Amino acid sequence: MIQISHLTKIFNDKSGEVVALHDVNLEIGRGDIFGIIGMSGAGKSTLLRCLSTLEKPTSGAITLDGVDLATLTGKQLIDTRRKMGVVFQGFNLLMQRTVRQNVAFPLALERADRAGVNARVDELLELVGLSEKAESYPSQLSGGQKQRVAIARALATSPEVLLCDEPTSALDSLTTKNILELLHNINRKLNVTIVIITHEIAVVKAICNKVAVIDTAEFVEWGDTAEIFKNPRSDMTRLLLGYEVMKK
Ligand SMILES: Nc1ncnc2c1ncn2[C@@H]1O[C@H](COP(=O)(O)OP(=O)(O)OP(=O)(O)O)[C@@H](O)[C@H]1O
Repeated sequence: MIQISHLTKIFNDKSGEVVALHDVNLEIGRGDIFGIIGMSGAGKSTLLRCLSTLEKPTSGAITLDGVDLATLTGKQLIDTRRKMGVVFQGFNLLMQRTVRQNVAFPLALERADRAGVNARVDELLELVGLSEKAESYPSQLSGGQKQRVAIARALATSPEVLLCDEPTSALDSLTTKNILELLHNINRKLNVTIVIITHEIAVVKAICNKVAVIDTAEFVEWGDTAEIFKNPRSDMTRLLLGYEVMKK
């Protein structure tokens, strides 16, 4: 469903060119829970920003169901963005709005009728297990509850893909486990394809059926999680798995 072909992203800053992604190729299938793992600065967030159309590739292409994202403008771009929900590490909630208002936010343009929006929000809050917090403000919630609100909001427009940027790295291990279970349930119940950016091998092991390992702007290994972790070929995968890696 998502095809990344020869994707390169170069930033120009004061110190010169930074190659954040170099000739990246990847296929993400419908229904996958796809983990993208790598060290800090490897290019993970840049890839997610390119996938969510927040960043334009320098060269190469990303297609969603055969449509090149770079060719989209106006209504087509808005419609495609609605097919992709994004969940961030820092939750990105509107602090002055209630949980209900946060989840309703993406629906404001779509549905004029208040009753319809409220019914949809109730459904989403039930899905993430937060029905009783609808009238609370984000400051009254725990980190895990805030992330549940962010997930409900990302699902409001019934996206086909959920892009998650380090969704659990601000959370303790038990809360991480609960959030990963929730993402797994959403994948199964709603058949939403999930892409998770992470630096934590435990996250990939817990829920990803596919994984790609990124090392300084390039993918070094990708495929079925179980196979790759059983027989890692790249030094970066071995390092992430906690193996001793010989210096060359
Ligand atoms: N807007 C920008 N301008 C210049 N360089 C950038 C910009 N955004 C990212 N970079 C650089 O691109 C490289 C990849 O950054 P990116 O944020 O994608 O890495 P990451 O793997 O997500 O790291 P982390 O896990 O620490 O968030 C880094 O060298 C970073 O400094």
